[in-house]
Amino acid sequence: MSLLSRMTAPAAGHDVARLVAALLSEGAREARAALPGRAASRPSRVPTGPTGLGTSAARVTAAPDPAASGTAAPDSAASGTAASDAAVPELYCPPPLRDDPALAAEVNERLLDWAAETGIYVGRLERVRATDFGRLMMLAHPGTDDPRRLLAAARCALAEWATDDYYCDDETMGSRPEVLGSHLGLAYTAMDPTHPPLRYAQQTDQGLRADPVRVALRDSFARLAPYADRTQVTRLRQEVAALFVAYGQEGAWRAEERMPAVWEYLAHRQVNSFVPCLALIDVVDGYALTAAEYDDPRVRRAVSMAGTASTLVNDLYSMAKEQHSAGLDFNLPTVVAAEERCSPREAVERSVEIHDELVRTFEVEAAALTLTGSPALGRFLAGVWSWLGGNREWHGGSARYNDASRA
Ligand SMILES: CC(C)=CCC/C(C)=C(\C)COP(=O)(O)OP(=O)(O)O
Repeated sequence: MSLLSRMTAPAAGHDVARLVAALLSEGAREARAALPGRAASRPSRVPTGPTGLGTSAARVTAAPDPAASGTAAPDSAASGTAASDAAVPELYCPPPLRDDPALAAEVNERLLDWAAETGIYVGRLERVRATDFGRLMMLAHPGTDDPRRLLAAARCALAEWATDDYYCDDETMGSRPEVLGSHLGLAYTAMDPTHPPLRYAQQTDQGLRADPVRVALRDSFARLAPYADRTQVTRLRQEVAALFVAYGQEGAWRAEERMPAVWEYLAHRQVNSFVPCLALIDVVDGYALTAAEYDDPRVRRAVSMAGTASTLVNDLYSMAKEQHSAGLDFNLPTVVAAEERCSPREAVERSVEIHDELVRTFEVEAAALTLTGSPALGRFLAGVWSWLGGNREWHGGSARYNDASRA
């Protein structure tokens, strides 16, 4: 049975399906060509197929490719030895396109220096080091070998993570639902400066410097500027502002001690998601997707689905960590189990099905958009696909999710 005929996602017409299959086959060849030791910085098209042992039958078959023999991408499921890998069933997800530990370490160390400068995670920097955001950037952005560009994206991600940890869901770092709104309101002004009357300028500036999360957010945007044009910065700010709205939504559930419905949680997880990371794919790789293409509803749909899927990966891998949390924590399996009154294992399986449907739909729709859109759009969507693979690989190995004592 071919991959396309297995899909539970909204079906494409036969003509589109044939185009997609052809495109993905080409993508598979290009992805292999981009493996370490080959033309690594060449943009790849959307590759295809799930990872892991026993999944080859589910892959779209490409014509035999002599270049493929004897070289395999780091196979996420096969290589995953971490504890969380054992608990998370196999996901429909591409493999990471490269593994370059030296590059990851360089980005991680520079990120640690920057975190120390800003004051975020003071006293917890060893945990941040072990979390290894440098590795996430290296795995998820295989389109560049430039540590400065990876670092620019890493700073933004760490500042967004710090906002979550400090303000939203880590009581040991001071998060409290009753002050979440006031914290997020000021955090927004770190990305989009206010223009106070002169007599309040000094206080406003002091206020921004008084809190390490605000410092980190402001500095991460400032240091992104050399790599991003104005539309790309505006795009990121818009995505992070939406992220903050969803942080507030989660805080409200916590304050109410209410478990959301599954549909409501999924709507939330599309926004409280890694979309801000996806928004930087072209910046990191050194080209610009136009605002018109980024905002095209068809592109937005595909990217949003990928964003949700990548965040459901986080939900699946962070379940163990969240069990240790003092407050109410939300992840899809927990929400599914509450609504469907099923066992945790069944809830995990249903969550995996939801994840897989989103990835498959992204795969088909991104391939069709690649055919009809600009070269930059094709490159961007291939970048999203690579990001999915790197993200899963990182979650499977990061100490943040694989060592509860570090959480
Ligand atoms: C990098 C980025 C955009 C982060 C913001 C959103 C975020 C922290 C997640 C999507 C991860 O979700 P969660 O709050 O569950 O994170 P942890 O499991 O605590 O890492």
